[in-house]
Amino acid sequence: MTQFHHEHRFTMITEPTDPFVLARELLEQRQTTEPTDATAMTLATADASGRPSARMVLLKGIDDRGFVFFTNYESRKSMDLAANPFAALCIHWAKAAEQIRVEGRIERVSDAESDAYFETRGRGSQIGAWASRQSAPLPSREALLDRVREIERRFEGRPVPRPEFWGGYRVVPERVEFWYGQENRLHDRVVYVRHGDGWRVERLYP
Ligand SMILES: Cc1cc2nc3c(=O)[nH]c(=O)nc-3n(C[C@H](O)[C@H](O)[C@H](O)COP(=O)(O)O)c2cc1C
Repeated sequence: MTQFHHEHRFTMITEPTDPFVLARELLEQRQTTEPTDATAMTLATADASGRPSARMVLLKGIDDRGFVFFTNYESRKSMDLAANPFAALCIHWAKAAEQIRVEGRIERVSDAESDAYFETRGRGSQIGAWASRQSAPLPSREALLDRVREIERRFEGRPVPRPEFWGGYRVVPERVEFWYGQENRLHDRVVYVRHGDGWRVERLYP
């Protein structure tokens, strides 16, 4: 059943001054209350001609600059981002009836940051990252499994290094919207828009 947790926000005089603080706080709560993976989010990109495409990725961090996910730097999404370095994210927490929308410029995270995250992945996922030419045509399932076996042999008995073609992106937002479901579709929408060095906070009609 949908739960409306955020009645109190109507009466709050001030929201947190920073959308990252609020997003981290909500994510932490939702990781314990949502029955499904609370870090799953939609990533929308557009190609050079402006045509959009969207897919799910996992949110791996919210720092004071933006929202981080990891992927293959030669994938379709990465080709889009090379041609058009803007992206949108959409997170939906169904049980809590909440949505976060993030829009902004994209940048690659540092090699050190990608290395650090890659090291935390299971060996199978590390090998999978090497094996997948993400978004390229795959002639057969067997071809993929052959590559996995070949890569297992290549790194046998030693740690799997991060492939150069795999790493993180950070969406550095211009705009972050928090949507809280409310009775009778009178939802609460709180938007942070970048304003100089800080943020302007406003509400929108639902
Ligand atoms: C719940 C979920 C989480 C996913 N997380 C990631 C992810 O973190 N990184 C990634 O590259 N692909 C992830 N995928 C796969 C992507 O949705 C997509 O198939 C893949 O990245 C290729 O997209 P592209 O061809 O548009 O580049 C995930 C899929 C699902 C359903």
